[in-house]
Amino acid sequence: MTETESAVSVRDLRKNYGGFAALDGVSFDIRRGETFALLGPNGAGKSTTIEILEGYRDRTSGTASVLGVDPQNGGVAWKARLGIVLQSSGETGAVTVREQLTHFASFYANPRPVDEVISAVGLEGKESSLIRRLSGGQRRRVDVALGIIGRPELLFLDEPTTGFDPEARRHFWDLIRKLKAEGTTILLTTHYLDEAAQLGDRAGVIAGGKLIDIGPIDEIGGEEARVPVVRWIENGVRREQRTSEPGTFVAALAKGGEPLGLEVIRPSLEDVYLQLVGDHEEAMASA
Ligand SMILES: Nc1ncnc2c1ncn2[C@@H]1O[C@H](COP(=O)(O)OP(=O)(O)OP(=O)(O)O)[C@@H](O)[C@H]1O
Repeated sequence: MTETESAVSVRDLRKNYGGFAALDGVSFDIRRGETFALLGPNGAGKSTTIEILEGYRDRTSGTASVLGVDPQNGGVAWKARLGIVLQSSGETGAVTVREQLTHFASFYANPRPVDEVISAVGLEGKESSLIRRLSGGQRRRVDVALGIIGRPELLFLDEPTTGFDPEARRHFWDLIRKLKAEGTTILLTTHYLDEAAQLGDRAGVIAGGKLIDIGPIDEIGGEEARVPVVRWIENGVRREQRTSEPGTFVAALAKGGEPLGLEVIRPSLEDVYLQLVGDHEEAMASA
């Protein structure tokens, strides 16, 4: 991938805290316009990676390029091209939603209109509320609003929908699809694997500071991990069979009469991910 095609390019990224390697040689690219999901268990190194790319944390070694700039040397003009939604929101002083958004909008040359952003994140009716009086999920929406108000080329979303109710999450997904349609590159970390499956073009799975898989969302874990399972009940006993040809299998099964409790289950991204991370942890423990 060339520099112009990739919004983010990372090679052999390492971050040590004392003797502890939080990032142990991570390499990946994110294409312009792509939504890339960085997945991994708690403490895997996702936030460390994101914070290095945002220019908030220095790396120990390796190279990083974000919109063509080394984040360690990124100036104000570079920062203005990024949208950042951190994992935890900052201090929420005694300001209203509209005041906060208007204030942030003033930092950018071509901000989105404040009302458009309020409606995009579903905060209509809360414009005049003090941010500290909002619920946790509503405050998270303010964080997202602040992240998108400057029309970022690259949007970092670190667990953006934590605390959202199911309806708000769906609403947020629509917003992300709209931003993507406008050409925004998005780097998302989330523990909601359905969210990653809904929004991501590609994903990287990180565990123990290493990238253990990377690829299109529907190829993560490899073909074997995605083989469907056919389940049915025979003589009162639950049976199951993994097969890459479930149609043929079910047709043969149905020759003996309609199978009871028949299900064909395709492993979800969550199933595949848990298997992948579980296998990695087992391999590390036995090494
Ligand atoms: N300032 C620090 N000093 C020492 N260790 C740190 C520091 N910041 C992070 N770590 C360690 O680095 C590792 C990676 O942390 P990081 O926050 O990147 O994980 P994460 O994948 O974002 O986890 P989560 O899903 O819980 O947010 C963890 O083991 C963490 O304890």
